[in-house]
Amino acid sequence: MPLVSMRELLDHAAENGYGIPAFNVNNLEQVQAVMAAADEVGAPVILQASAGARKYAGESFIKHLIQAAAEAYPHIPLVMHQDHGTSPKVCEGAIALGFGSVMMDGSLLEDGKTPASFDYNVKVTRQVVEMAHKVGVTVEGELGCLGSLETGEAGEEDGIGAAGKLDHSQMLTDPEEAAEFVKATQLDALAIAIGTSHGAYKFTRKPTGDILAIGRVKEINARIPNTHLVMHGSSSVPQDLLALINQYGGKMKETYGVPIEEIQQAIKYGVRKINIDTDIRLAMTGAVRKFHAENPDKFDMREWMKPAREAAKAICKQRYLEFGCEGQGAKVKGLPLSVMAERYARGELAQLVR
Ligand SMILES: O=C(CO)COP(=O)(O)O
Ligand SMILES: O=C[C@H](O)COP(=O)(O)O
Ligand SMILES: [Zn+2]
Ligand SMILES: [Zn+2]
Repeated sequence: MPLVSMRELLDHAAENGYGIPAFNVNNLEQVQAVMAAADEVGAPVILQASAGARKYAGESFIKHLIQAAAEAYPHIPLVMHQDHGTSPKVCEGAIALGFGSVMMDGSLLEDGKTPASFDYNVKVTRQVVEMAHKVGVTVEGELGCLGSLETGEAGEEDGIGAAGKLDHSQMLTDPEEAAEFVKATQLDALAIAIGTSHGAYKFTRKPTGDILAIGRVKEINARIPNTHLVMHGSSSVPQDLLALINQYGGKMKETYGVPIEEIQQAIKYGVRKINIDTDIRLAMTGAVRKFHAENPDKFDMREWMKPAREAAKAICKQRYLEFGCEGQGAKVKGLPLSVMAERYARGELAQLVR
């Protein structure tokens, strides 16, 4: 199957009440891990590449790694999504490269750090929607800034995120604004801010409603019922992976991620795409540390990458099962983007705003 539309996948998830983890990938082993996991459980796949990934691997490598995944697993509906585009130009470049889905993150200015105004966000997102829908490409936007409701720190730990302190209103997406935003932009998917943040250090304790506002999802969904909601910063940061890393010489501080039960609740309230990068990083790091500690004489990269790939696969498989993806891949038609372009043009995919 050629690369498919993210809108089609998310529509299917909404109709059938499940959520799809979107995994960040940077290299061959991560792509292989996600695909092998999806294949074992029959899940549809969203592989996403950040600007950081495109820089790390090189654009042609990222593109061809993902295309190789489509070729190796022709029966799996696969989306190639650009994560956190910081300008319409970046999104245009990704579309030219063959991405079937792009995120225009207009919650921040082009530096990826400074919180932007609502009007700026509408302007750049609208611009990307116009360019993308013409060719059947899906658009994700973001309203509200990811950040810790505990500390007010926006946390640009991995290079994407506001710098410095934010107030609570900037870190919680307002349902009224979300409705206005969707009406003005007609985007397909909306990333919302509810207290999650990128990276491993999200919460200093297991989060409760005051620092992780899952209830917001329901309120937002009530206003924009067919816009797919996206949770960024949604790694669960498993305690056993932290313990494994530290057992083998790591020095990770105490930290908590987004509990799986909270994500499952959010899926009931309309979240369809759940972004996960950190959990794969933790799984691979733990496996590599353990391997090297136990095999100090080994130096063949294939030997230590193998357990890392296995560990990544295990966590991906677990998330597919937890979010309800099992067996759903085969039910997705996998429409060509040209057909999606016609559907957008006919107004079939217009967003409802209440
Ligand atoms: O949101 C993400 C990528 O856009 C990744 O989030 P994590 O850092 O929680 O894995
Ligand atoms: O957007 C956040 C992802 O975790 C990507 O991180 P990155 O910019 O380090 O590739
Ligand atoms: Zn953002
Ligand atoms: Zn993100």
